[in-house]
Amino acid sequence: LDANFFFDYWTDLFRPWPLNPKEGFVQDYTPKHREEFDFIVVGAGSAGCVIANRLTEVPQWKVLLIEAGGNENFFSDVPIFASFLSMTPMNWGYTSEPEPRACKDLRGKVCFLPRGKVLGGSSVLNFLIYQRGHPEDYNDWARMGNPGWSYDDILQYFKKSENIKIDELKNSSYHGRNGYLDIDHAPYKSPLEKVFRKAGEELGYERRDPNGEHMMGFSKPQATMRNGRRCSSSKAFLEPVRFRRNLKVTKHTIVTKILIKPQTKTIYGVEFIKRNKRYRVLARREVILSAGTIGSAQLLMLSGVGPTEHLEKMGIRTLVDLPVGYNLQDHVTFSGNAFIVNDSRLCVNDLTAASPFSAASYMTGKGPLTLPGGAAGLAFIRTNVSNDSVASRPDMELVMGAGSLAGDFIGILRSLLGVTDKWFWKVYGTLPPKVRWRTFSLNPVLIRPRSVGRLMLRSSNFFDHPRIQPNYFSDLNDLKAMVQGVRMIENIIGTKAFQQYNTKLHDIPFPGCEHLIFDSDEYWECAIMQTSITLDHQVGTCKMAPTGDPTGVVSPRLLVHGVKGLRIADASIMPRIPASHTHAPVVMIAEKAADMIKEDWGYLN
Ligand SMILES: Cc1cc2nc3c(=O)[nH]c(=O)nc-3n(C[C@H](O)[C@H](O)[C@H](O)COP(=O)(O)OP(=O)(O)OC[C@H]3O[C@@H](n4cnc5c(N)ncnc54)[C@H](O)[C@@H]3O)c2cc1C
Repeated sequence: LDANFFFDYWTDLFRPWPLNPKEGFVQDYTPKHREEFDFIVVGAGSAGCVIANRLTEVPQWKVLLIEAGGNENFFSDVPIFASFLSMTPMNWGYTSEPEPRACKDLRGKVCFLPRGKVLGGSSVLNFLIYQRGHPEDYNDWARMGNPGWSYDDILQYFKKSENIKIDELKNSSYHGRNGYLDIDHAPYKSPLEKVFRKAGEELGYERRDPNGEHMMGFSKPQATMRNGRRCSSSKAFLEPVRFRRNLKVTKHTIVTKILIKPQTKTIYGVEFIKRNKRYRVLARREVILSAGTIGSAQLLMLSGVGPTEHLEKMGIRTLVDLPVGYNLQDHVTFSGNAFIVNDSRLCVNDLTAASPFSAASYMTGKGPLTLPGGAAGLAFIRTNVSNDSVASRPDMELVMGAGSLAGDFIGILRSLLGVTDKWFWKVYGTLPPKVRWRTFSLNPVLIRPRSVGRLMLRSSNFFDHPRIQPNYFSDLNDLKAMVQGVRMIENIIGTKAFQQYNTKLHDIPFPGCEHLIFDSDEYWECAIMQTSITLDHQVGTCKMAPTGDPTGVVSPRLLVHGVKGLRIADASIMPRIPASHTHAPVVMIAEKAADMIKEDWGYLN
């Protein structure tokens, strides 16, 4: 019996009855040693599930999808529990190296970098927010020498994957209606939503579809959601095709190496470990790496594809010298602040989430538990430190949470963010519990960062987590932009809409910044560096760039330069991080990758 059988059963039990035939348990398959497949896909995350689905549309192609984790479960379906999942074995549990300008006062003085280890990958841990970015993000990719990646080229793939459920957007030319991935608003209407929207209007911002014609403005988050439950990549793309005979899925299986013939630099399979046994499986056509920004870069380097100097230090023979691991980019946020209102009915903190009333309404697909990661509003704005020549592209996102860190009675949010109990009690301990209950958050997210990091191996052993240096705020303009984000939030809080609830910032200074004048720019710079937190959007370690560009790892057709039969399709290929959350762009990349594979093997013209 699969060790996860118990949770599989629960998942089906708590999904709406009668069960949607598109959803259900994906059978585990253990390949035979040296079994052959046409395609081997490594990683069943946001991208891998899409690739496996699209490739098995060709009946004569036999596809193996390999995933290190197991199944989703009842808890991972609940949108507001997103932060809880990072405390479970569904998270690989990576952390950064100590950062000079970030995460300075978090647990272990490092940044927590959760990544999904489960069917669906990080789309199971994520906060469900569906954002595509600005058209110029993709035009930039094309301008960097990557034909086929301009916005006009890729919009069709966003639409192909999407099944838009939001009534007012069903006729929009920017949205798709026939895809696998359900996009919806949370059915729960937080009372803060209206206040936020009105505040935006007071400041001259319109309510917008940020995935439509104009990105800048205020909106209710669009989410990867079906009937108030998470619609992960696995639920969307894998479960509906789980009975295809040409698709095999092996779970709890860790790929440790890609097999490459040293003379011809041609791949012939992968090596993996399942239940303590080592296997090799063989690929007749291609191996597709969809192991994510951390996993794909790590596997490439362990297999001899990476920067020679670094691989030599790790005792690994270089087969192809490529700049793997460079170009790491991420979105960083600052979520330590809490805003106090005079009416607890406006907010959703963790005791509300834990109440039986919330649970009962969730069972009907409604209620506060359906808020995507607790988010009730988004705003895309431009700060005055942006030097972007594209005037319509924002450099800052503001995410309004219906609750706040101050209301984290149980400690789940603290664990996700890496905030220490000592810090928590010092900053929020003075607030009586009934006040903490009526708090919410409004966090700035740096969506056009200039700082770039790097990922390196720690050793030649797969099980040693890589060294990850995000280098947040290494470019000081990033820190300045974040302070501008805080100022913008202060403007929002100062509007009539928020002041009718006497909204005010909790003003106990953060430990380590008490010596600075509260609310000065220097104070906020300090506070941001103490408790900066990633939005978990790491991208770019296997950068897409044309042949001849020394920074490139994969070609615009996503083939690894200098290796035959190896493609990468996941967040790692992004040459520049889009001004958006990253799941939707990854799904788009995977849809396009699948079409390119079909074209290259003569199944699509
Ligand atoms: C906590 C959190 C919150 C986020 N919130 C949002 C959000 O609200 N909106 C949004 O758009 N994005 C969000 N993101 C980011 C988004 O989910 C990711 O960018 C996206 O899922 C990355 O997709 P991927 O396919 O590149 O990698 P992943 O989805 O991480 O998939 C990689 C898969 O490969 C598997 N794998 C890795 N190595 C191996 C190996 N050696 N052997 C076998 N399997 C392996 C992993 O287990 C995993 O399943 C969030 C991410 C996290 C972690």
